[in-house]
Amino acid sequence: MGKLSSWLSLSSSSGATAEQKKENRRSFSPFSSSPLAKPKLAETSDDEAKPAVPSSDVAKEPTAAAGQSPSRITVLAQIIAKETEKVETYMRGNNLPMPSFEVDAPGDFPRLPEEINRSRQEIISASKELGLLAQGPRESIRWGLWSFIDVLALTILNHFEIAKLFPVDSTITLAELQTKTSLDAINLARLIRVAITNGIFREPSPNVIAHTAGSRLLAEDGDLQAWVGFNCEDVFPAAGHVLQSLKAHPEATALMRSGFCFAFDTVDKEPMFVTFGKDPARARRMGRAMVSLTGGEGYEVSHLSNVEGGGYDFGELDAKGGTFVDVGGSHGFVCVDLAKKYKNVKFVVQDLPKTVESAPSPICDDAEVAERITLLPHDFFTEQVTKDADVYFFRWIMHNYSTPYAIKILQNMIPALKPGARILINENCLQEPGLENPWDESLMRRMDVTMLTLLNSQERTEEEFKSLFKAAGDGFVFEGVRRPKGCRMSIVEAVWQPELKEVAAITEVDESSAGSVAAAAPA
Ligand SMILES: C[S@@+](CC[C@H](N)C(=O)[O-])C[C@H]1O[C@@H](n2cnc3c(N)ncnc32)[C@H](O)[C@@H]1O
Repeated sequence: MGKLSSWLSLSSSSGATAEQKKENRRSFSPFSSSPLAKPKLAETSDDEAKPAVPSSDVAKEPTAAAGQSPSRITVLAQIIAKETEKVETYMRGNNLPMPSFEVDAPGDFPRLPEEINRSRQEIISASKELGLLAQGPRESIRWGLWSFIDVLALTILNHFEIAKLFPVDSTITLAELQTKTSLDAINLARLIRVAITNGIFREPSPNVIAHTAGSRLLAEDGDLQAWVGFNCEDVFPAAGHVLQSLKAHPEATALMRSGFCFAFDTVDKEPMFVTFGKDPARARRMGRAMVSLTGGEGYEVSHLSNVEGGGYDFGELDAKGGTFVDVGGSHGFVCVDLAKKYKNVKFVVQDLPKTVESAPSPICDDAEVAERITLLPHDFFTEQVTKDADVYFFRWIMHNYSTPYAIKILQNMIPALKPGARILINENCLQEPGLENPWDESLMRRMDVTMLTLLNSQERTEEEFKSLFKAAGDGFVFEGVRRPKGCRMSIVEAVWQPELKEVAAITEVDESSAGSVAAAAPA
């Protein structure tokens, strides 16, 4: 990371004026987008039956109060009952274990057919809405925000590895558990009892603790433990400093002025990735946290090339024995996955020197696959070193950077690009509010704010991706966005066609906003 080019150390106050910077943010903001889609959570009064979930027709059922339409809470309860029955029928019919808190319950739902998975989504969304309505607005605000206390309990329990201190199939008294940790008796008990309210551990009799499926995972799943550690010990303190960072630097574009930098005393000194680079244990934890995320529902690598499911077709690349470069590709797990499927493609995985050094060698057990994958140290804030490749792939990279940085990354590609070279960006692509199912919407919106917290960066809409390419150079022709079925991540595609200066596909971009972005981007 020492090679990070000098402009990375530019503070947000260098170059552009404060007004330009604000404009730069705004030009990529939802404020410039089309009218909002209707949100799915009810905005109407209680007795207007407005379905949260499109496919349900239960609202038509009569209610106890004859002649009146059912209230929203009744509609939601009916949705939950109806969709739960569908899920249960499917699970029982296929001899699948029913969801449970029992210690031996599966950690994940099995893969479900699309229709049954939709039912499951409806249960999740309707239960949340019903819970909020049943609490009422004042109570739900008053106590809903105390979810940070849940995070605090998990932070301490996970850090001290309490779940690992007794076998998953046994119980332990609080007194004995306390002898195995440096936490004192009162703090151990009070934190465990908060976790119990969230299904993590249980207390089958007074002062006796047993595992649940959730606490078992905290004992056995190292990647999940890393996910919890990264979020609780890195993201959570950073979140607590976003207010401070936004008060000092409202434009929120500088990598070194994020909540993370305020939390860890690195303002104007170094960005988060450099901080992690100096602390191998913390970097490893983040790496494993990303493995946990990637293995999670809707983020699986297999979606990328699942052509039948709407993924990308690399058949042509394979047919011509082309080259695929995974920029910021970590230890190359995406390339390993693709190389198993596409036998003629050559792969280059680029990352910072320390990441490349720590990659497994060979990269995988299959010698034929490993032979076609080259790991290369490269800093994407410098000019691209692998020239004339066919595909340059960025997975979870652009969302780490605010607009001026993201433009610079794309511009660094230009000297290496041959006509027809493709840029693929694989990450979230935000839709208009209310178009995702509420669970995915909530995950993506929270991921967006997490990016603000850590790196003053953001998730983007299709228009915002399009504008990025437009601002990076006229030769980028935006090809669109695809989203494989069942996947939360999208595939954003542009092709390098330097001879086409005036391209219809990019003329819709708001010229004034693109111009202001270009002006604010580092030279
Ligand atoms: C969020 S991770 C994404 C990793 C991988 N693409 C994936 O999908 O899991 C960001 C990656 O970018 C790498 N990175 C950060 N700054 C970089 C830079 N300036 N040049 C190259 N790689 C960088 C990190 O080391 C890390 O592997």
